[in-house]
Amino acid sequence: MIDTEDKLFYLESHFPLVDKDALLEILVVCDGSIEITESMLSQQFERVADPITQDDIKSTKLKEEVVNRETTGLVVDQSSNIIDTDNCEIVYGDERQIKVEQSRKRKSEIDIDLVSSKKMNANHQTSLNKFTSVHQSTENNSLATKGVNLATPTLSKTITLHTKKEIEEALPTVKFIKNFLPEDLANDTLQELLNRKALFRGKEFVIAGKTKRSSHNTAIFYENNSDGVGYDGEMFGLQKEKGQDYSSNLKLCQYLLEDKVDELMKSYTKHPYESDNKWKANLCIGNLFESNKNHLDWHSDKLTFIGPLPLICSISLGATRYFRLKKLHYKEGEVNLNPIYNIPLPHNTLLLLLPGTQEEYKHCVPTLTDSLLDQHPFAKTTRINLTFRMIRHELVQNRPDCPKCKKPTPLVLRRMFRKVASRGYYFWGCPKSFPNGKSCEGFYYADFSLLNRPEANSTSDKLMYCTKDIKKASRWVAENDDEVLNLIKYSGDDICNSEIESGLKDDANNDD
Ligand SMILES: O=C(O)CCC(=O)C(=O)O
Ligand SMILES: [Fe+2]
Repeated sequence: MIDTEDKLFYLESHFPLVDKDALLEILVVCDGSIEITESMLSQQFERVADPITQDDIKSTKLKEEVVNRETTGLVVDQSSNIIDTDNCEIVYGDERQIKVEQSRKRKSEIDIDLVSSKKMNANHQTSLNKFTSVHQSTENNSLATKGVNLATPTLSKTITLHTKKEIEEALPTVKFIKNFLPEDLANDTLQELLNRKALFRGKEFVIAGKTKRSSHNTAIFYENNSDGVGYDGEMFGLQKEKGQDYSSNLKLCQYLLEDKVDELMKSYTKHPYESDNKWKANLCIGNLFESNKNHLDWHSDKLTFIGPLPLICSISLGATRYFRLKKLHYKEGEVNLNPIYNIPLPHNTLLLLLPGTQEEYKHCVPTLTDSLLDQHPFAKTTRINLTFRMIRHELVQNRPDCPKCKKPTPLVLRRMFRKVASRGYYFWGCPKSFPNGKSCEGFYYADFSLLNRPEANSTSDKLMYCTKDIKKASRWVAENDDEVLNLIKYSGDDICNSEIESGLKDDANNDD
């Protein structure tokens, strides 16, 4: 399966001057077809033959632009809009943004990130910042005929949060704890994992006939690898990767985290979709960033194995890197109120991503400039991140197959967020995509009314958490999501099914 992140990775490397959000929106307009997106973009932008390397940059016009940005951090387009250079190209990516931030040194630590808020196809929100800088009349070109409007950019912000107070005030579903592990355990775990670097593998995917590799490497660890779940690296694109049992250091991390979560849960009321059981750190995904050039793209963590409203504990070891969070949706025209939050994560920091974080936010680890990277005494530029999660066995055992595919194809649990009318509904979508880039349309709405029933652990009823009836579908709406709450308040049950179905289609075609 090629997911959206992979498609974007490919498109970004061939169209480095086009903003990633814009690429995503065009991909949506093109129904997820990489071929159509590529041919459309090629009509307007120079296509870089292969993923950009420093040598490629030397030989293209891009060099000029990069040098320009290196010195000023900003580019001014013909219409005098400031064009932020964030995400401009895959090699330098977010590093430029950080440079911009550094050079501005604003008291408020707020810097400007240009994002265009656009209308496409009547309903799509799009952000097309680089388009304005790379010229083009919007008349009579194929993007325009697709409904893509390239004018009038608006501003959004990047806000760097340093202290616990700043972080937890801005992000109510995030907890930040410095020096979480005893110092020796943090250092020993880091050293152990550095010694076992070979366990960390790149995610590989084939796109347009070429094998690509993710920028950072991943390893999977389990509390008990032989628990019969048959859980593998499928969700991470690490085919046939069975993972390792926890080492004694990882077990100690697990116990400390479980105690911490236990303590936290005393003052917390669980939602019925969360597990009744005590939180268990029975799965750990390790991420290795050897240098400041390794990054992890925007994503929300997949829910298939960890269920709705998961709690994830993320421990950072080694070099300090930025972790970014951004809301998945914003009110039309209010992109400027949807900032990107930048959180520096020094060695031995614990970030707790509470229930709702995966549903409402996406996150990433951007590339960095050398000057901003706080090296670790012995890991130097290397950062290892450990994200501890709880596998929900009842979901794994009763995971549905696609009702459309002939060959049994396990579905993937996701939540709709793009359209207000459908936001919050969970659904099981088919991960299969066809050579033309279109996704299989097989799906069920998720019905969690039987979640947490003890019998679910010992059965394998593939329809246990499925329904085709929207009235039975499970939905979770954030308590501060006024758009959805108002719609429910004023239209009640009158929201027509066709709107929800259209929302589903929109979300199902985009698995970022
Ligand atoms: O490295 C990090 O801090 C984030 C890792 C992450 O997002 C993931 O494993 O899904
Ligand atoms: Fe993640």
